Amino acid sequence: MTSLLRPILPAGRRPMVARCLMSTVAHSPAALGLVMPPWFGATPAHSSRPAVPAPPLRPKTDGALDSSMPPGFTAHVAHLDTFKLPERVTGTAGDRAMGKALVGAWRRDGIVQIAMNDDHRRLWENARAASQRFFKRPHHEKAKCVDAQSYAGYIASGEEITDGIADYSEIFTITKDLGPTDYRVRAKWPCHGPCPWPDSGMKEAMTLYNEALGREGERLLQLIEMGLDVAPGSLTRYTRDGWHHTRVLRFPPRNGTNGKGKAGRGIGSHTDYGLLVIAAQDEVGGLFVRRPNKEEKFANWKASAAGLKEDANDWLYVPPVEGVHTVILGDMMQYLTNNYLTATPHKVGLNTRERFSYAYFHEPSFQAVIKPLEEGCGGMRPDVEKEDEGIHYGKHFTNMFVRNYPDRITTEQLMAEDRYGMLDDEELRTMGTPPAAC
Ligand SMILES: O=C(O)CCC(=O)C(=O)O
Ligand SMILES: [Fe+2]
Repeated sequence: MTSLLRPILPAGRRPMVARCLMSTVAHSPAALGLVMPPWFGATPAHSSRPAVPAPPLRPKTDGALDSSMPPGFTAHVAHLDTFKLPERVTGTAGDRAMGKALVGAWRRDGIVQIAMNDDHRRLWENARAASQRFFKRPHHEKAKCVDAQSYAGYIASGEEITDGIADYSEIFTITKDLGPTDYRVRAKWPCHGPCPWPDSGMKEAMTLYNEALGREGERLLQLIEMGLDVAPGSLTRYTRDGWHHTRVLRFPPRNGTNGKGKAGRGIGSHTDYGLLVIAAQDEVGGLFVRRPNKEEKFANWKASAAGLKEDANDWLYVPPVEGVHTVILGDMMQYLTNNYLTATPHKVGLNTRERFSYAYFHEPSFQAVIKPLEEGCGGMRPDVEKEDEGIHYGKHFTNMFVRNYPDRITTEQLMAEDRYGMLDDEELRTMGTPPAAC
């Protein structure tokens, strides 16, 4: 850590770390797999929700870390924990310590960084190049990449609506790529259909990267189970045939309106729907998150959390860091853990240059009916009423996409053919077994 950056570190962290480091060798940053760049000030947190003061507010300046912040925003600048995940999670003391540290970091910051391995770096570079090639195509070619049954494919700038306002991001969405003979496609299950790839190069690059991220997602869930002190499988039971999907994004340069709740923004404040969002961003910058805060209550599966604190000045800016994924949490993680881990509100500002990012969503099965984890697991105390009927993930996903793309052909056909009601069919809710006791 350089002295230049010392003043913007949260004051509450250092004593806590000193305790951690003294307690056992297994808790040292190296044993936890924490990767510390030279400028890096963050450290593992093991306590329950720590009272960590936010770093000072900083407007965009020409300084070091925050120089990439989009103009027109004032925010805290994040200094995040970076974890190096084990190749396999087997339940060692190191795995357990890392699980606890991850959970602590999410409860403090709402976001963590994971060091990419060599494969991830190569796959991300390929995916990024494929995405740049795709977005450079003429509009009429991109616009052909839509499908009437799935939400996969192209979303033009201005087509996505968050909290009633158009986002300026341009997106290619990848959902489970199911051919016309798949029984779910033949039966016209909502959201099930092919991915309308523009070419085989894009298909290959994205599929390989997503498969690697899928393996990372599973390892993260296993570590979180340990961090929460719940039985193995309490989370991963839901991801069998998970409805993992991806948003490949391009943000145009800002157009002068600076995008805070007005036409011209990147993506408005929202939470994502499932368990984990594993993302990569290029060097331009634009992502802001909100740290967990007991004063801010939301439950996106009940009432839309979109637009939450959109114009507040106390967001945490996440500067691009080379060679890492960021991981934030989704609605289902919040529901499962009774708010112990909350979904991370986030938004994207437009910058002075175009920006590319890649958000992989590690999700439950479409058919999964999620039930909150047992009370008392890992010392959790639910502060929401238990909803005995659980949440049907497929219905939650469909609701989100219908809300975000009201005019898309997929939404029009779903409604015209009256297929929304299928989401209540028993066949589409076949994973509704209760979670294991702790
Ligand atoms: O571009 C990013 O960093 C985040 C994108 C995002 O929030 C989303 O696709 O839901
Ligand atoms: Fe998001």
